[in-house]
Amino acid sequence: MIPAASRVFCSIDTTEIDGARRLAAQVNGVVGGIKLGLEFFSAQGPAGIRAVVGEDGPPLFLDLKLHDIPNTVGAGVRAALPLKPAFMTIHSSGGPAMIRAAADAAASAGAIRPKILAVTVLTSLDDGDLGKVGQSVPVADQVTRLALLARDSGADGVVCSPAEVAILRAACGPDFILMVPGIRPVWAAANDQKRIMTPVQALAAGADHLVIGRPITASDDPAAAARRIAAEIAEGVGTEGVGGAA
Ligand SMILES: O=C(O)c1cc(=O)[nH]c(=O)n1[C@@H]1O[C@H](COP(=O)(O)O)[C@@H](O)[C@H]1O
Repeated sequence: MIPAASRVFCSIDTTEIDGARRLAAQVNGVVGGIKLGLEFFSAQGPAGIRAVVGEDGPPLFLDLKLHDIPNTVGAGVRAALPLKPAFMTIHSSGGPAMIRAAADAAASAGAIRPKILAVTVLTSLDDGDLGKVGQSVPVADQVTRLALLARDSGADGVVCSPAEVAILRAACGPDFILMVPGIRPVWAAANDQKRIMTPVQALAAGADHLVIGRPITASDDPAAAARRIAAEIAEGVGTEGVGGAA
């Protein structure tokens, strides 16, 4: 079991080192870790990540969403290992050999290996958007196909929207990690997210971890917003939370 509030990874999407450090300090101890991704990494690189996380900082979810030929993705994961991320992302649609290359590269770090999460269908896409990229299937079917592919190719889990959590929990088993963005407390704006749920709804459906960005980081008081979410989770699902994957 994972304590409920520590199931939240706060997504810090900024190009600024000082802003990222400030946000990380504000939410540290309230959430379970922080997510730094393309925006921050493109601007600040590995040195910037180290500056925010430090040696004893919060657990790091390094969200680079790698998608390339297997050799390049494996090398990309290996190059990130010195940052000791707890989680890294690749795109499941890169195919079985690419996913396996990422998993093998992660395994080379031994006990401190990052868990590899495969992005299924982005939470900003709906059925209409999928049709435009030539995938004329319901989102949930495509997400399930990509999740099973990821599991069978060595990934530790997937990134999926809250709408697919219950389906994937049933299809992929209790130990497959479900990292879930598209989370919006009732008091927060949806922004560009299309397939959304509240933190409590997503955890009750079977999510292991929640990715929450703007409802915390765009708030006037990020620490208070993070505490409010933690309190809602404690109230809604209890302090021990639900689910089981690490
Ligand atoms: O891989 C992700 O984390 C991700 C996948 C996805 O399908 N949708 C999605 O929103 N994300 C990330 O989750 C975060 C969500 O941020 P907010 O919409 O501000 O809560 C962003 O950093 C996105 O990059």
